[in-house]
Amino acid sequence: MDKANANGETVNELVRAQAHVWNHIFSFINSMSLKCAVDLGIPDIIHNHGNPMTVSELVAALPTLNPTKARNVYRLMRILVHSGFFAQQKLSHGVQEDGYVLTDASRLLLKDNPLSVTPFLKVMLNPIITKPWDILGPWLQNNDSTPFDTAHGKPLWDYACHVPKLGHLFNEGMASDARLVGSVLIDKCKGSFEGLDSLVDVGGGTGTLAKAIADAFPHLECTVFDLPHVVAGLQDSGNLKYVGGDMFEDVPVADAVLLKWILHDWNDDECVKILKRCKEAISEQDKGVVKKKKVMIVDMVVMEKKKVNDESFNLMETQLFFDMLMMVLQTGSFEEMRNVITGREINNGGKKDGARVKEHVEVKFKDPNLVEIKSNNKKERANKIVTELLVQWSKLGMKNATRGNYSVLKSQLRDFDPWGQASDSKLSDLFNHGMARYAQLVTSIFIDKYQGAFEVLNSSVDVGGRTGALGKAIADAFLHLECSLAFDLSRVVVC
Ligand SMILES: C[S@@+](CC[C@H](N)C(=O)[O-])C[C@H]1O[C@@H](n2cnc3c(N)ncnc32)[C@H](O)[C@@H]1O
Repeated sequence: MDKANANGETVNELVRAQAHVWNHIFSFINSMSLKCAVDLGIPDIIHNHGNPMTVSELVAALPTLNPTKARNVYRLMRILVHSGFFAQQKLSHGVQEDGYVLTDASRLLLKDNPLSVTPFLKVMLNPIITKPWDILGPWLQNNDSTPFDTAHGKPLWDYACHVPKLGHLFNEGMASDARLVGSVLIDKCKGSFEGLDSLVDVGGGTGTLAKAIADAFPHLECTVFDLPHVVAGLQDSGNLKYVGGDMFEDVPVADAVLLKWILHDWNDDECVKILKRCKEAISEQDKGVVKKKKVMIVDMVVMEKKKVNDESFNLMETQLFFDMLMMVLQTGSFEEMRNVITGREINNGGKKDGARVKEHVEVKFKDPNLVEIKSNNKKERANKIVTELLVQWSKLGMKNATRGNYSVLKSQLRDFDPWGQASDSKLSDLFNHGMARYAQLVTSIFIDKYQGAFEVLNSSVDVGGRTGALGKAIADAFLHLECSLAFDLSRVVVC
């Protein structure tokens, strides 16, 4: 049995705890390795190969690869096999070597897959979007409305308007999700479109979802409504048209308003204002004809905390990731969004969300209908928590809604090269400190397990021992040993 240390932890527990911490420290390696594979087109290369593809075949198929880097392709593929993006299969002709094949997850990254999530990956892992994650802590202590504001000096949608590259990436990313949701929505919620003559997709981006609905229901007049720069130049066709505007000011009149991935972006007051405009849009009288009007909300919600099995744990993680994403990019949250709909009150760090919404909104739902769409089809499940909240509106009165003010502050971020340690003394200190903490942990295990190995030695040197934490612990434990505490680069040992 393992001996416990002073805190009562056994070596196994310590190592497991350390691996847990490390795996979280290095989670970004999963994202960045995946991005690299997508940037190099690896999923498509393997797909086009048709058979399990050996690493040398893969290397040969990467035309821009520097030959001196070829052996690193295996390392990249090894982690992506581990994370479930590729699998290895025996080659059919009886050769020992395995070949790479796609998995369900990497099939969703193929360029020509109509449900490809590659555009979403490209925008979410773009440095413009990842930069604000680095300043969560400072943002929690300042007055900025979002970390995105702090990093880039303006809210996301304003920034996307001024930086067309981001706007384009964002629209593509949203469109890829809209394709996936559209296929589910049209299939599972056909009945929701019955009895309608017109529909407006508010914040509908470049119209992917509305187009799918317009094609599936040719009798329906569909309008894509988004900011003017988003719909600029997009051509109306058949029963689909584009209108530019501001949903805080006015929403085009229709029998139904669709809000997909909109409300979670905005805080309570902002949601109230959007919903008020939606209410006005569906309240227009139809010359005496009584029609069922509705607002359809497609969004993700954070469910109650449950860890029943691995799948529910993964779902929960996806929900929490998206919730954090909203915190970083936007002013809203999935909980607030849910509260706007249900009027539920929760105490969110001292702020009663539901109560604040109720103050402004009187919402009565004739038939509030929360439909969770689950499917055994893995492709559909990739969008694990598509939830449709289909709401029949009977009465909605709102007052006093004000749009939140954005404080626009300059980015205080300083870019630095993480490997430029020699010239950056702050980073160098951090690095040495991290290594020393690691050395303390290893030391306790090392000295305990390998005592015998040191007893027969007279001297030792810890090569690359940085600031000497491990060497010092060894010297303390084995007094007979002449220890050179650490042999390292002079700029390191000088500390
Ligand atoms: C998260 S995206 C969702 C896009 C689309 N509904 C989908 O799910 O694929 C939010 C959309 O809201 C649009 N938007 C932001 N502010 C808006 C405003 N004031 N009026 C109209 N649309 C707006 C953005 O341009 C963007 O297309």
